Amino acid sequence: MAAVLRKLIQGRLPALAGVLCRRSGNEGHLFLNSSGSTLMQPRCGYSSPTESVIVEMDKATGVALLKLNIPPVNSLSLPLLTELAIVLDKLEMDKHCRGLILTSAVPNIFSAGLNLFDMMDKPNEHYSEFWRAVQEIWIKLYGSSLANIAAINGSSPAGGCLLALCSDYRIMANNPHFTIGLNETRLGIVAPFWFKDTLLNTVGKRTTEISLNLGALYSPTEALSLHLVDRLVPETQLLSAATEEMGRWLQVPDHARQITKSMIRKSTLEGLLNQREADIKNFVEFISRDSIQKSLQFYAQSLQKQKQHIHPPSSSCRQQISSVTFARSPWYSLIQRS
Ligand SMILES: CCCC/C=C\CC(=O)SCCNC(=O)CCNC(=O)[C@H](O)C(C)(C)COP(=O)(O)OP(=O)(O)OC[C@H]1O[C@@H](n2cnc3c(N)ncnc32)[C@H](O)[C@@H]1OP(=O)(O)O
Repeated sequence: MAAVLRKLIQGRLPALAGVLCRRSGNEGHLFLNSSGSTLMQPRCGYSSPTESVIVEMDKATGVALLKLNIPPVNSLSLPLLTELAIVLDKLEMDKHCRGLILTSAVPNIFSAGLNLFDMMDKPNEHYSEFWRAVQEIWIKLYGSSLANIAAINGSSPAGGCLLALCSDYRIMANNPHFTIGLNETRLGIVAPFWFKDTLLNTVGKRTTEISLNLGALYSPTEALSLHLVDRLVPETQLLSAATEEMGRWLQVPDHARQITKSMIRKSTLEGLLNQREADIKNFVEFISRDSIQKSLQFYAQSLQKQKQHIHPPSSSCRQQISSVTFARSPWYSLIQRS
């Protein structure tokens, strides 16, 4: 455990590192950040300038309710990811904050996942910046020291599902019209190894194999049966259920819960932390391919024009994404390795 703590403090797991420093007796206002330098602790007040991330802090309980607020579908664009990262950092550094409930302010949608337009028809520099921001959110959420509960009040495909998977506990509104899952293959793209690992850690190998290969999206009832979510409640009771559940998590002393969480998630986090640049390079190489761009364009157009729910690309589009494309992809070999 001493080695784990040392690594944390050396900045291998930035979010948890900051908290372990401040929670283990630092009563003042100085903490170590991930690079070991000191930071002033900010006081309350987290509203993002554009209100795309709404934060309601309950000072009495130390629980922050964070609502994604980018209609129509809370797609995870570069600006939203950037704002979210700032908010998460502030909450992480607030010594009064112990828990985070993540939900959506947009009716019927938790998050539609990564913004398709950030992955289409852009220069490689943009893809690179975008992917770094996606990585950053995963590192901050999956490595968060806060007790983190997802109150999933709508559909949650792909990157939206990943956000929920980063939580410690997932409660979903029991509406049969909502779906959740990592559906990347249906778009002709491949979920990176750390998406796969996050799913694997939650639902186990066999369910991961089936879900990821098929790009399956599940109803709330199916998701519960696979342990993709932990509990279903009627929509009207979602926030009260999340708040009540948070009470259970906050009964545990913070340091004990944080060290335990770190033990369980550390190796998965390190999987990405140890190769962030290579992962970005692989993403850029993959997403900028003509065949992948065509597939994404087709998918985005079908969403826009027909206003349909998830469906696979047409057979003509599928032909462009041959198995050879994937076999030669560094993403493929990354998945093979991990
Ligand atoms: C190697 C790469 C690895 C990448 C890893 C992760 C990838 C991802 O996360 S990719 C994103 C995958 N997301 C999806 O497949 C979800 C797509 N969206 C939907 O299925 C539906 O929109 C949804 C069920 C979320 C909501 O349905 P509706 O309420 O019926 O809304 P609409 O479908 O009418 O959509 C409204 C509006 O939003 C646009 N939209 C939807 N999703 C996205 C998105 N992910 N990014 C950008 N824009 C999105 C949709 O086109 C509509 O636009 P307009 O027609 O202009 O109104």
